Amino acid sequence: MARPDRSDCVENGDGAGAYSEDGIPVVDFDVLVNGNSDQRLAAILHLGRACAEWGFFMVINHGVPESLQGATMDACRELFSLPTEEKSEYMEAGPMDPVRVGTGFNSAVDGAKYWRDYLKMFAHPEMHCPAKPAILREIATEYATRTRGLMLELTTAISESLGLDGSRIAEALNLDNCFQILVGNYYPPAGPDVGAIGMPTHSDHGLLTLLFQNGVNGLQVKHDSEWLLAKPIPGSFFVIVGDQLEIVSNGRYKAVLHHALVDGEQARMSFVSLIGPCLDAVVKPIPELARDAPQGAEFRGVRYRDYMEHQQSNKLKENAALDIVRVHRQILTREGSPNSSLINV
Ligand SMILES: O=C(O)CCC(=O)C(=O)O
Ligand SMILES: [Fe+2]
Repeated sequence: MARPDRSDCVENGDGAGAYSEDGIPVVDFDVLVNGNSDQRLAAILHLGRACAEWGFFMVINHGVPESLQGATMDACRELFSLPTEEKSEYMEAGPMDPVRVGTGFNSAVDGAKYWRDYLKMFAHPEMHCPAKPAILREIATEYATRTRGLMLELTTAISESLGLDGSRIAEALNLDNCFQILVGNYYPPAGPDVGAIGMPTHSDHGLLTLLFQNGVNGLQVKHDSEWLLAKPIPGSFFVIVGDQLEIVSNGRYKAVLHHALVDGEQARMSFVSLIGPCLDAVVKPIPELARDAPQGAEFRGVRYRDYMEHQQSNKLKENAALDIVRVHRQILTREGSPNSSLINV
């Protein structure tokens, strides 16, 4: 298990939780699951604040072996180095195809070239994987199982942090049949192309995203209107609040905007494991949360499959997909929104 040195974290004086030296909240998963009731309560409050104020945190002592993280990254690197003809059958794939290999975000609609190669594999309810490299299936399956378990545990704690029963979000979104996708990102060195963007600003379409990288920084998150370079504690995961958590929490937790920069000299890699609701679940604010909010429900209901397809088929633009399902008077005047097929449930 990754056990970071405690000196990597700064303990807040009032015992309210730990932060990295850059001020990013750090959640100790071991305390969340195995702590006594006082420790758990403090960890849940810290987690809730991290989701509300940042939409982003690091998780330490998470139980996913560092060797498995390394093996996953290595298998992914092998895939990217295969000759194009070995990957070509996945390169024609569309956003809802279970295995996709490509360049940019969605090269068909990007209009701009981003410095990124990617591999996307649907991992749950069914594992899909390219045939080569042969080692990939076993490693990706193990990685998907371990990280799914971790994110489902985090979801229980997040549910409690909203004052709900631990199982409330899982029931509302049918997380027994949750959707999961694994994404490997490879960003070649940009050389003199200073300021090149690897992946444009966006929020993630799912519920929670877990991310780690190959030791080359580049992930930036927007916090208090500023872009902050996220520097990980060794062995930790970054956790990113996604659009579905913003919807289900009725906006109490925010889907954080983030993007990836490329390095001038070194290749950067990141590996993402994302869970979302069951693809057929209609996602809407939990009624108890909407009832207690001054303005009522902040979002309309939307089927996750439709939401994801829309977000993945269009140019990545901040959190434009979330704005379509947001109940805001001015949205009705925004070009294109009233007719969107997303506002249908
Ligand atoms: O490479 C990164 O750090 C960001 C990747 C990302 O945001 C994504 O795959 O959704
Ligand atoms: Fe992302």
